[in-house]
Amino acid sequence: MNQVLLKADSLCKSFANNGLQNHVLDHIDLELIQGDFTVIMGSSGSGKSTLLYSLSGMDTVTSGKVLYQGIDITSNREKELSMLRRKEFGFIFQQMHLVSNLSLYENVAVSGYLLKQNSHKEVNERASELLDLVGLMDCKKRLPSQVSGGQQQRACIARAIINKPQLLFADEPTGALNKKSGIEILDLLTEINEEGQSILMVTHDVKAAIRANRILYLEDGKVVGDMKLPRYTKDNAVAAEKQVVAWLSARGW
Ligand SMILES: Nc1ncnc2c1ncn2[C@@H]1O[C@H](COP(=O)(O)OP(=O)(O)OP(=O)(O)O)[C@@H](O)[C@H]1O
Repeated sequence: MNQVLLKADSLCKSFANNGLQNHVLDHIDLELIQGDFTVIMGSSGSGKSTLLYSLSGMDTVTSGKVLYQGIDITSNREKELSMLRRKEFGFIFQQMHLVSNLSLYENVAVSGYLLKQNSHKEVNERASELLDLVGLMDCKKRLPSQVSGGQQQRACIARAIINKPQLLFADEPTGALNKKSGIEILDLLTEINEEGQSILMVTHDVKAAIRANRILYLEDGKVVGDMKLPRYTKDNAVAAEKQVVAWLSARGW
């Protein structure tokens, strides 16, 4: 049975702008299913990143609720939210925010040490396992400035999943990468999703969107489209891309 991991209930988010309210998210109702790779698309300014940050507790909401595994997290205090983000959620951004004077290995392991329930031995083993998974074992001792953007982003993915998050939030994770590195990152995300990692990703890129099995389309802060896709394979990629482009065009994309 499909298990709901995260639910938005009449979610609204406004920003004050020169004394006026900019209503960015407008009564969004949404359920994210465990194991899904869900993508959020929509035109620039439609509220995609705001939705991602509101759902993940990185940003406060104006009204409505976000329920994580049935528990209202919008009423959590900052300390509880911070623990939830550290333990249950992982994050990847377009800008990678690795600590510049720590090696790739240390960048990955530090997130593990922050969760007090992890022993150092467990963290060290998992960091090595993950660096192997993302293909960085050979350069694990290098600083972020000594590797490519794609390698930095792979380290970010390892860092984001070191605490085995239930849900991985990704905001344009391939946006700053060249084509080859972007494909490597998408392959990696596809692989970890196949292994059960739930993912919610914002993207403008159709080639990234077809890695998902569900696409939500946002317009003026409302979800106006919700499309299911077959699980990605190299063989169905071209057909999926055509299907998604047609679906997006019908929504004025
Ligand atoms: N911190 C903020 N303060 C004020 N307004 C904001 C803030 N964050 C976002 N906004 C406004 O909210 C609207 C939606 O922004 P958001 O970044 O969520 O859109 P988006 O769909 O992700 O856009 P893009 O595709 O260009 O990244 C925009 O009008 C933006 O200016």
